[in-house]
Amino acid sequence: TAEGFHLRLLEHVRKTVKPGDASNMIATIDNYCYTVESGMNVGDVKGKILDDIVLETNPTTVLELGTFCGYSALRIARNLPENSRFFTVEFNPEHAAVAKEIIHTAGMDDKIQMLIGPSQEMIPQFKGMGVSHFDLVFVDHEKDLYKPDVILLEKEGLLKKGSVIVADNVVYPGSPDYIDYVRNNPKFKSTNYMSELEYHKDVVDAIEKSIYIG
Ligand SMILES: Oc1cc(-c2ccc(F)cc2)cc2cccnc12
Ligand SMILES: [Mg+2]
Repeated sequence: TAEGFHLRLLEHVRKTVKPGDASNMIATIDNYCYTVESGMNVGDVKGKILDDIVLETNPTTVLELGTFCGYSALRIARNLPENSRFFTVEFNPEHAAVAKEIIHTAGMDDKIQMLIGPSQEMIPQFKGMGVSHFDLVFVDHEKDLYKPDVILLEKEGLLKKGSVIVADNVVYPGSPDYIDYVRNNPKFKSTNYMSELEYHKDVVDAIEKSIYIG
């Protein structure tokens, strides 16, 4: 994905989007990515799988690792019940700034709390913020951090029996150590959802859902 994508996307959004409408923002981002240049958003095809898992889980406390431009944050927040708590973590301040504006323009400020910093430093802070555990975690950041961050979530006591971990890109770019860890761990029950890389019909990718059984 090309350098500066997030800035060009933001310029396009500022010119074309209908404020206060999360679904219009999602469609606007997808249209830009199909017609102008693709970004590393989860996209509409894998996004539908994510939507279905969120709706099936009906979570009240949610964590996303890897905000990027806020696309999946909007997809998730759109499907959360009232008075749920949703935190999204982004380590890149330029991406976070774009996500903040996109989330604000979509009218979803009150549903999404963004934290800027490395996931390994952010995760130990949630207990102190009154989070007892997460019902759903969407993992979509640096592939090498999938496994250590899920291990850290468990160590911090932030997973409870029934907590659902949804991981993007388990085929492309791939996170082999995570897949090996979660599939061979008796504490998780995993399901693979074969799909395609966002905005690339011809490239295989997949989402992995892992339920923590403790
Ligand atoms: O969904 C994703 C896709 C890619 C990606 C990498 C190389 C490509 F040629 C195309 C896409 C990177 C990601 C990085 C972080 C979270 N998600 C990503
Ligand atoms: Mg991804």
